Amino acid sequence: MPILAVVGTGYVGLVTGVLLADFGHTVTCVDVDAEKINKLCNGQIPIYEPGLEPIVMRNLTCGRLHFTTDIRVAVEESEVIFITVGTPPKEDGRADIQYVLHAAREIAKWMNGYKVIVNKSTSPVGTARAIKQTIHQVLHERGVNFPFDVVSNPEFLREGTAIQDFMHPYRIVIGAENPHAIERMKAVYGFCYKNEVPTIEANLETAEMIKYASNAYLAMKVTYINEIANVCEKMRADIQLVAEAMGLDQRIGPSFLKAGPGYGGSCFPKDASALIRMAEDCGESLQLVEAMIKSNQLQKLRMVDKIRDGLGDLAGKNIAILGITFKPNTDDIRESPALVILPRLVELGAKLRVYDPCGRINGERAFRDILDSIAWCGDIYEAVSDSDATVILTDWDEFRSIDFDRYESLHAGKVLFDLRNLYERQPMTEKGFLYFGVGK
Ligand SMILES: NC(=O)C1=CN([C@@H]2O[C@H](COP(=O)(O)OP(=O)(O)OC[C@H]3O[C@@H](n4cnc5c(N)ncnc54)[C@H](O)[C@@H]3O)[C@@H](O)[C@H]2O)C=CC1
Ligand SMILES: O=C(O)[C@H]1O[C@H](OP(=O)(O)OP(=O)(O)OC[C@H]2O[C@@H](n3ccc(=O)[nH]c3=O)[C@H](O)[C@@H]2O)[C@H](O)[C@@H](O)[C@@H]1O
Repeated sequence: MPILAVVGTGYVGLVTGVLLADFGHTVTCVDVDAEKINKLCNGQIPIYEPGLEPIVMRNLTCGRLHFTTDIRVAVEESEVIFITVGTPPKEDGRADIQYVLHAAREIAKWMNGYKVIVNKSTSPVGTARAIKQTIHQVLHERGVNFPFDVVSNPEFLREGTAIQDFMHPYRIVIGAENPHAIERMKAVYGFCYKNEVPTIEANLETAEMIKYASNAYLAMKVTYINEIANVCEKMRADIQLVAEAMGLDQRIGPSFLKAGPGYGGSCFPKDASALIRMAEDCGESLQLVEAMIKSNQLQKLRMVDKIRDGLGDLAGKNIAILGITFKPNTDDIRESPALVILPRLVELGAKLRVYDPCGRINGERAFRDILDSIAWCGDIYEAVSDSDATVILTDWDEFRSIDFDRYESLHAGKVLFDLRNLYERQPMTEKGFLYFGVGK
């Protein structure tokens, strides 16, 4: 059984390292962030991911999982080394692979024998070859000639459901040049999934492209249903029934057809832009993806129009905002629709009473320019007290069962902008609410 190292203990690195350990592997997770590693050594989890903490604790305790800033020991002791560092967008939309190449250099510095270097970071086509070249160069500088293979093994987990996604992936993608590397990867994953998960073996470039093509397609599905929702709204059609009926067609499938305020998160937006640049770099254009990005931006602004049209002049109005994270079960607000919608509401004169079960710390940082217009609240009912209207922005479970008797007793305005379609119009209207959903 190969010993594993994971370089970059962020979201993907931590989940990968912890769950591979839980499957029975011996894993060392490395990060340059000493504070993060210190916390992890003491069982403190730096990300919000439901269910992860007990798994970290039990694997730390049984000694299969280690956290360190010392990449040298991790590399020397491991045969398979995952790279899971960030690939943030550059100003021009391209993915910045400097952290990936830096990690590759660090690995090469301490290589002491055959290694499989597995890139799990979402990286443009060509990155695996750049990693290979970087490692060759460092080994050459060191005057050594250890054999190694580079593998591209993109990750498809989602924040908030990362454990389930990692435990039960739809597929595993292994891009490699050498059958021996594929065998080593199968030894890693076969041990976990007993070969029950479809595995795609491909060349390096294909594996890298699969990740971008998948993310952009999912983002496109969301954008498509949002556009159809906007038309439904004007025509007394109901997007939820439209989506349900579409989804029953197995060629379409039911997932990623929930209309809402636009997709967000740390990956869909950056990966779509990177894909466009990648296409440009080889003389192609991705017009669907370009239109999708534009449409998604408009969708967020459309939500502001919806609120203004429904509530009239926003100057001096108190608006309760339920949810600022880009999706439930995460504290992540990167590229969240809230980042566009809240500042615009404030610009139009509104005062906001904001509640999010996990997003406040990140929110305080992201909304520092409008903090004077935000009152942070500890629960739904504090947020809606004395408000003129309520906006549901994130589909956290607790927003599905608001106690409307209590709501009324708090002098909360009976105008509901349900931007995740958690409620039905008719019962809300019967309760005396002016109800606005998305696409119905
Ligand atoms: N967040 C997600 O849900 C998913 C992310 N991805 C992709 O995975 C990659 C990583 O994403 P996240 O985990 O969200 O990033 P992140 O930003 O949470 O974590 C990256 C970590 O790498 C560390 N790091 C940077 N350079 C290093 C080095 N030379 N040595 C050791 N550690 C180093 C940083 O300190 C940080 O802790 C990205 O390419 C992302 O697109 C893929 C699937 C899901
Ligand atoms: O590369 C990545 O990082 C990951 O990106 C997404 O995962 P994630 O960003 O965690 O979240 P999703 O659940 O995909 O949601 C993305 C956005 O789309 C929105 N969405 C999703 C589904 C839907 O039906 N409607 C909808 O508006 C969500 O609210 C959210 O803002 C992909 O789903 C993962 O497979 C991929 O690994």
